[in-house]
Amino acid sequence: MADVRVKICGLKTPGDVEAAVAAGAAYCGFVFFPKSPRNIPIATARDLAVTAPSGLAKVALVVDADDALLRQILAEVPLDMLQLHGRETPERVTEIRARFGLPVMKAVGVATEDDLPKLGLYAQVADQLLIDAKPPKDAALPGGNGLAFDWRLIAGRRWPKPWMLAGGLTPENVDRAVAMTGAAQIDVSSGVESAPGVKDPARIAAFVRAAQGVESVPRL
Ligand SMILES: O=C(O)c1ccccc1N[C@@H]1O[C@H](COP(=O)(O)O)[C@@H](O)[C@H]1O
Repeated sequence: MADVRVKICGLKTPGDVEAAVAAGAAYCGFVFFPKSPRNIPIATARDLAVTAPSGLAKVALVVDADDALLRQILAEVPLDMLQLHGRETPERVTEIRARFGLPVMKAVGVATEDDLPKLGLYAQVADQLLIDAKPPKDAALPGGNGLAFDWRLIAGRRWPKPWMLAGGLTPENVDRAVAMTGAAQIDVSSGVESAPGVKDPARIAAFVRAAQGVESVPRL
């Protein structure tokens, strides 16, 4: 069985946290982006984070957040990592790492081969990479769109930092995604929902089972 660490993103209720823990997720994500159906108030994230087990890493997802918002989130929510899912430059990633003292995972959108150099660039400044599908030009959200990219683009490639695969993953396709890319970490949001922003415990369980059920993973 493959040792794949799973992040369930966009948790909003104690039941969502329970489902992620019961399924064996390694990370959970709280979304702080008002346009998202998964957005939650900082106080809700705090309540979820303080009651979740310490073994579940808590990640705050922000989009081009300024220092004031980051400071507010960090003052209230016990966190293990920041996920930057906007147009943050490498300089801004460096600044946030230095200023806030938490590991930073930078999301990079991939649609074609031309997007791959950005992964190398951000690998120099972030603690982790999140390799996601590039959102469509007219998308309201920079992620969480249930859109996959062509996994062959990253098959066999490696970066000097840990990385997570995301974008359009579901219980039905995650085994192929892991087998094809060799991902050791996987992130999902809309693929384990019954409606936008509504997590489905059965799909969360099926997702983690499928991600970890892959027999052999090509890790170079
Ligand atoms: O989940 C959201 O609502 C969201 C909002 C803004 C930026 C990113 C968001 N989610 C992240 O997007 C990817 C892919 O999600 P999906 O599985 O395709 O729905 C994932 O990393 C989420 O953390």
